[in-house]
Amino acid sequence: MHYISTRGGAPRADFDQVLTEALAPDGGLYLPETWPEPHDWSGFKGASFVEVGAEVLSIFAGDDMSKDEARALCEAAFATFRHPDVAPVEEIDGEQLLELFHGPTLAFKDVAMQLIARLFERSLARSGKSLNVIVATSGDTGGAAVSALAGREHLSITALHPHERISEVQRRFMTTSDAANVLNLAVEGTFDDCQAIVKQLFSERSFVADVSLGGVNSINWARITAQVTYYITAALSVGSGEVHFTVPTGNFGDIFAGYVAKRLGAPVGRLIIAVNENDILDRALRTGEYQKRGITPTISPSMDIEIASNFERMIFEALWRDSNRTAGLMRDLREEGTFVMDKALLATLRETFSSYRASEEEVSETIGSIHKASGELVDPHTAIGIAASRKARDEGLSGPIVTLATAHPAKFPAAVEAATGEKPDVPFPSEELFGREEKFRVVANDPAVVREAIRELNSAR
Ligand SMILES: Cc1ncc(COP(=O)(O)O)c(C=O)c1O
Ligand SMILES: N[C@@H](CCOP(=O)(O)O)C(=O)O
Repeated sequence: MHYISTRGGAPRADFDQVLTEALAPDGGLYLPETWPEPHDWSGFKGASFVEVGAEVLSIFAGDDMSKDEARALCEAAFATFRHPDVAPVEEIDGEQLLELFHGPTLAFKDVAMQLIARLFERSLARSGKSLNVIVATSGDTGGAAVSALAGREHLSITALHPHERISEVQRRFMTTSDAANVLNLAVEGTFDDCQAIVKQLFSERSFVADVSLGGVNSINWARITAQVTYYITAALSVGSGEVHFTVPTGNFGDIFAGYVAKRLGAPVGRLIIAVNENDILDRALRTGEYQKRGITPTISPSMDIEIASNFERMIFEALWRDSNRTAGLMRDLREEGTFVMDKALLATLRETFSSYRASEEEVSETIGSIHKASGELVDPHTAIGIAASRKARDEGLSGPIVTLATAHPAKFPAAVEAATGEKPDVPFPSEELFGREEKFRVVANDPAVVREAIRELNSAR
């Protein structure tokens, strides 16, 4: 299997390169050069998460990895989850929720990050190289990455989070690690600023080579690969025909994994983008104009994002893989803060995607009404998904809809308690998180500061 960049200016790469490089050298995102033939997944009904995960991984790793090796990696990765099914579908108040929060840091990011850590180990053991991983986080990716990579050999991890814009629980998953290979920087800016620093550093090719820079945001194709698995297991467990999925969306990585599952032949129906008041994707899908307006902090901070990196992958696909046009739209976004999609592009996107926005009041009301009806607590991101699924049904969408429950309510205790009067607890002894000292440095929104910090970390190892 070979990979190409959405911007058409990078050499073909294999899975291992894509894993360790993260972003293509031309600034684009990697995608398979050709899509695999659709699979018949019906034989996987009732199969374990590990079996499906191993099948997906071996499709995208290609000849470079045997099925047995893929299975062993998935077994080790998903053994870290507290639920035997890894990502079960549960019905709550009439909604089918795909629970993706049973991993070590209570968010869907653990699914991919636990696997990526093991893929990195395999790759670095074979190459004898080391990797300085950088990650931008609006709260959850960082904790999952620190938990998966802390203390591993030949690796360091620098996590950038937007200062005072994430929940305390989210922050503590990153900052309470005492591993020497972990560095936490609280950037005075938004998640988009953190992500822009990551992309800036990847564009500095001599720095990338000097420190062997790697990335674990969903710009890394391996993240998408791992996330495809739960769409397939959920679709097979819920229905005998197509299943629609509602995805609380920020960086567009998770919903793009749903699109990939569909391309692989899984019975995935419509993909519903659910957003908070930072509704750039909803506006884009309704008007054709992807226009930045600035971030408003919300009670679903992980989705406070305006530059949805993976939308580039979807644009590239919907433009029939025209890399010049894709690169042109991304240039418009960078230079003008906006890009315009023509009618054909928009129509292609709308064939698969719908979108709904939830206001802050709707998010709280949804958390409250679910609790009142079922006694269960859901986190604000999941609530945005539930609100969207309900709107889609009200507008006539028929057939089963699965909503991705992307985080555990205990990650957002203040918002959940305000909506229900009940404070959610973490599903492990709370001292593990609250009894430990935090380590992080507040830094200016400046790539040079982060570059220096990574150089220091690199030379201290
Ligand atoms: C809890 C939660 N829900 C939803 C999202 C949005 O996912 P994506 O960025 O893949 O669109 C995120 C962040 O990625 C998240 O942490
Ligand atoms: N919501 C994410 C933002 C980063 O997204 P990613 O999927 O590209 O890593 C977070 O919680 O950090």
